[in-house]
Amino acid sequence: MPPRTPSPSPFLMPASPAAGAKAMPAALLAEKRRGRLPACTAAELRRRIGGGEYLVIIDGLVCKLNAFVNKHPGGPLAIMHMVGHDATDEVRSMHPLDVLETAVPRWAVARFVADAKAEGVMSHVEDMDLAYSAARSSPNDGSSHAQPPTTTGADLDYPAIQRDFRLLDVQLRAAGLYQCNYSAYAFEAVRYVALFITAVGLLLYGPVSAWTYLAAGISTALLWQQLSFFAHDLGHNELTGNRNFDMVLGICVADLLGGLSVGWWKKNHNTHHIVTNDVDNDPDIQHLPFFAVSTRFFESRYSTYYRRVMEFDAAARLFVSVQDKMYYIIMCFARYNLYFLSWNYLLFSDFAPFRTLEICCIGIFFTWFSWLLSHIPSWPYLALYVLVSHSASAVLHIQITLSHFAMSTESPDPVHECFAARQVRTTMDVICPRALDWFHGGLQFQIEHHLFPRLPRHNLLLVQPLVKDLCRKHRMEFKEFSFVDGNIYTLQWMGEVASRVKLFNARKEHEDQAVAALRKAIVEL
Ligand code: HEM
Repeated sequence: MPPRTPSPSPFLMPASPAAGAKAMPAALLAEKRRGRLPACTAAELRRRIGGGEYLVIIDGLVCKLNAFVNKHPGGPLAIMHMVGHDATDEVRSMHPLDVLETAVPRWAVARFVADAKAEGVMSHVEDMDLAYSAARSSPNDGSSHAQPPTTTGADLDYPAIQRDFRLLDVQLRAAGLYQCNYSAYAFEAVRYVALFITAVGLLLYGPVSAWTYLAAGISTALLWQQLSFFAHDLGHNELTGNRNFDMVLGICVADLLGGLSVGWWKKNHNTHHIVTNDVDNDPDIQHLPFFAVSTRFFESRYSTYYRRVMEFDAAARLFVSVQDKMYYIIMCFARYNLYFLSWNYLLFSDFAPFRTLEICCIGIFFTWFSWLLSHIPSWPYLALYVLVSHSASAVLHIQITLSHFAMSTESPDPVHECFAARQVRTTMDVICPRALDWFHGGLQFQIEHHLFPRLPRHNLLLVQPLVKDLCRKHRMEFKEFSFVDGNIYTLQWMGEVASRVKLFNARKEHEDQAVAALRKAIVEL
């Protein structure tokens, strides 16, 4: 069969006459460059990657990113995960269109031509010994590792899913759904201000009673929860599409008003979007010693994000064996850990683009928050307020983890599985009455958000039926639960993993005894 050049992706096609008029010159430029570039087959790609080149396929172009990886505004890790992969959809999901049309072609060194063997292949390096990308999407190897139940089979038509998903994205752009609905944010702003005034008003002017500090604590937790949703939108540049503007606003919201680093969160969260629910690579499911959402964590695996082995040691075995019982209690303390992670990132991370501004803003947060606390007249009331405001923040952490903890962590076909299928497999939605949309802050449309991360939050509701159609058409299970059922489902899954610790312990004890016996026998000899 002759080599096949992939057809231009629909991203380069004009979505509407008006959009086309703007997009065409860049698209034509890219096409022209594409024609001039030498061809690169899958075998050649692997050979060059083996020789140390960071090659990523984006929209049919082979981009060599060795000189760019450390200057990449999204950080080096995002690129490293994609070496040897067709990253067209990941890149589309994370960048404004002009990056795809103008910046990406600048790094192209070849045109990718797939032979019959490499047709429909997403990862060309699964069996290569690379630090990052090869580890991506742990395969479901049919071993004894437990997986949450799913009705999605392994025989999906990934190229067809990819085609329809890309078409859907073009339609959403044409329909103007990537435009932010600013009036929706006006309502959000009223809520933030009301919660702020309630919390501060109660602390400064409320009667001195336990009820006052309880109410102030709950208002503060609600304020932080709502601001986190806003910071999440800003982190994805959903507000203006301008990364620097949205980032600085995000710092004012998260760092100045919440004391947490939005830069830390973005680094963590962007990685999570690229390698969702991957045991070795996704920091959002790497919570040892407290939680393990897959029995694969029992193997003390290496985290490419934290750059250390996640030891499944005695403490981990103890916590994980009761993780379903401890889930809510541990969540009550999660916010303290986020302060630590923020400072750890700001002081030690090699990739912290707004380090100085963030340190100043978090410093200001701790100053004004301490000033506020100084108005609480006694230690017991102060402890009550701090405890309630931080423990009630558990709701946010539960909302965040609910979307992924009980979802698949192993791909049925890591070589061919496309971006859209992976996001649907690893993510779930939460069903809620429309009147409670504000309470879930967009997290209830998590599947839609993972498919289209830059799509403004208030438009996700409109996209949900289209995504459901896509899933129905391609027999992908669209998982959605009410908040209560989602909690039950997650706890059941965590309980299932917890129950496996006993088996693990028994096997380990047996192995330890066998090793001890062998040692003794050797000594006696
Ligand atoms: C030729 C290749 C690439 C180029 C030229 C490029 C360029 C850029 C640029 C210009 C930005 C800033 C975008 C903005 O202003 O909003 C950015 C951000 C980003 N890129 Fe890339 N990129 C490339 C490859 C990749 C790859 C392979 C990934 C992995 C999926 C990736 C993930 C990201 C992420 C996560 C961000 C951060 C987005 C944000 O701040 O919200 N990029 N990239």
